[in-house]
Amino acid sequence: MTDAPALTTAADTPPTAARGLAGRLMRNPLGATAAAFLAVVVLASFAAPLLAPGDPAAASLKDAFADPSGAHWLGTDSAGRDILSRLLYGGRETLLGALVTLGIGLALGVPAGLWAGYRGGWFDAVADWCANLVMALPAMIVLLASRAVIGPTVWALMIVLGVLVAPAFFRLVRGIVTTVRGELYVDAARVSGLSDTRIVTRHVLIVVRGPVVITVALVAGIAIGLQAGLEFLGVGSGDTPTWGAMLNEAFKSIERAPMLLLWPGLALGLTNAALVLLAAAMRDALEDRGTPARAARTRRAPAPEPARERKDASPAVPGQRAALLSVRDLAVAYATPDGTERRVVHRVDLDVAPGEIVGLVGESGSGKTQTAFAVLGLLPAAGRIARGSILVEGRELTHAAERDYRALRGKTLAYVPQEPMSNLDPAFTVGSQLTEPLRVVLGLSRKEAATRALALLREVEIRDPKRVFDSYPHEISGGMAQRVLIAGAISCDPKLLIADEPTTALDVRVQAEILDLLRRLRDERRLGVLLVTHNLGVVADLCDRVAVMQTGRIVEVGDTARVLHTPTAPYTRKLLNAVLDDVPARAPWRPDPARSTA
Ligand SMILES: Nc1ncnc2c1ncn2[C@@H]1O[C@H](COP(=O)(O)OP(=O)(O)OP(=O)(O)O)[C@@H](O)[C@H]1O
Repeated sequence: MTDAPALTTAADTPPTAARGLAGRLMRNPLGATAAAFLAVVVLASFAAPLLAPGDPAAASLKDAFADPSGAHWLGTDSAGRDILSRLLYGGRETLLGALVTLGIGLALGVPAGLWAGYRGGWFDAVADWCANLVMALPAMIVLLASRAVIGPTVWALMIVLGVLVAPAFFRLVRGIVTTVRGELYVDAARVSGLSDTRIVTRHVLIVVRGPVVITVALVAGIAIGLQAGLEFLGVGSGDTPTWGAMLNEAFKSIERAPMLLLWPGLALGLTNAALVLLAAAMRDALEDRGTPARAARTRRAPAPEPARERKDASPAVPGQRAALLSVRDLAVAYATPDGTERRVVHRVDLDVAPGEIVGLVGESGSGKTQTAFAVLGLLPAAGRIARGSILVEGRELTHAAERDYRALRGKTLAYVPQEPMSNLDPAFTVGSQLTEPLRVVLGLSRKEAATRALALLREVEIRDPKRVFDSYPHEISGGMAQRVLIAGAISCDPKLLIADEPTTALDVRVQAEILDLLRRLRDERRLGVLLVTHNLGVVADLCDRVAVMQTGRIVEVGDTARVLHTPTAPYTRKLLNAVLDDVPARAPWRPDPARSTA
């Protein structure tokens, strides 16, 4: 590697989110004002012992109801206590109370929402049931009842309130994670060998943190308001000044000194308004960035039936199972709402030898992707391998646990998906996404991973690897994104690459370049490739052998030239006849070294 990257610091830096969000927030006048006001309130409240002119509890009856003066800037209350001092100390208690509520709500709601949304299953069902139950409880009644049981301590009530607001965080996070977990880039991260914990902390948490921050601001306002309401009703002990307790005291003297209501009322009203404005400004700032589109997918279930050996198996060496990938008698089934199962893949046999490119062709819905996902261990939750055997390098995968798959993904199995853009996380730079599996799966240091990622970008013929490394997905073209995904797929030196329509989204020239790249990688690395496609031109161009699928079954398999020139299955003939133009399949494309890449 000659040109070592001067960009190791960029390699794993999360996107602009933290810095950029603050910047965008500050450019919004309302957001900036609200943030500045809240900063002043927080600082002044927590510096109360330094700033307060007097003891907030020091009563002096002779000074009762004193007007504002040099000694008491905001006057005194009915007991002659300094209002400014009580406001400052009261702010501290009020904000700490809100902090306790938020801490409890976040600690209970966010991890539970992350886990329930990402893994589903019994935990999701139980957690959702608990959240519904808590949300059905009337908060004020629960708080008043808690006061009767626990006693007049506001802290305990703030903890109870924390439990009551936790479902808001739970439902928010769970809802987002349920959609994010089906993102293609999350699948891509799994296929690259990352653990669930790593995927959740890196790819999922970043999506939920914006909405969570907004909800924090709103819930803080609610907590402050509820706490003040409780204090106003006299639920607190009255020992410590809080804004709510000040309102309560002021209300008792409303006829004598109505202005006493003004100060705690202003503090509460302005703080709550600032929190709401800040939440709105944060939402606007986050929406500036755009968030990814959603889909939905997860994984599989019970044990399959054993494979039945069949005479018409078609391995790379006839009669034998191929050394790299050998599928026998594979069936994939989906649960239906009426409790039965629908089989979408039936008794599929498929082999890929090392260094061999096998095409899996068929019209849309014929079961190509389901076959590929079964091999990758990526079937959705409702789908399962109903029977059969999948051997990868001689290892049976039909019973494999997620942990076993994790050990194979990246190093043995790799996947190049159809839509390059949806498979890159828009929140991270290309470099960050390429280096992550290298660090996690291969244990490289940040610098080594960056060096290797740059070499990979060069290997997939990206002319300006440094720029692409530092770019976000939206800053590169579709062809480049596909090259980046291929670079990611081969980054941990896999033996088998499953490419699902890798060129469909690309224009013809870039398509040809990508096919040539796959061919070169096969030649140089002895990579076995299973190419899922509906394009017979691509098959003719690239594949050594081809398997033709129709309605979930393989109807014909053989050398590409033989299948394309003398097809035996009527369906293959129909497919060939359906090719619109009568021109012969394109000859392998030869790149022009002088021309720029996609
Ligand atoms: N999540 C799912 N639940 C139920 N059935 C599904 C699901 N996903 C796919 N199928 C069914 O499986 C069958 C095969 O789909 P598959 O995606 O493998 O087709 P394909 O050949 O890859 O098509 P395409 O080229 O359009 O992607 C289809 O009949 C489809 O309706």
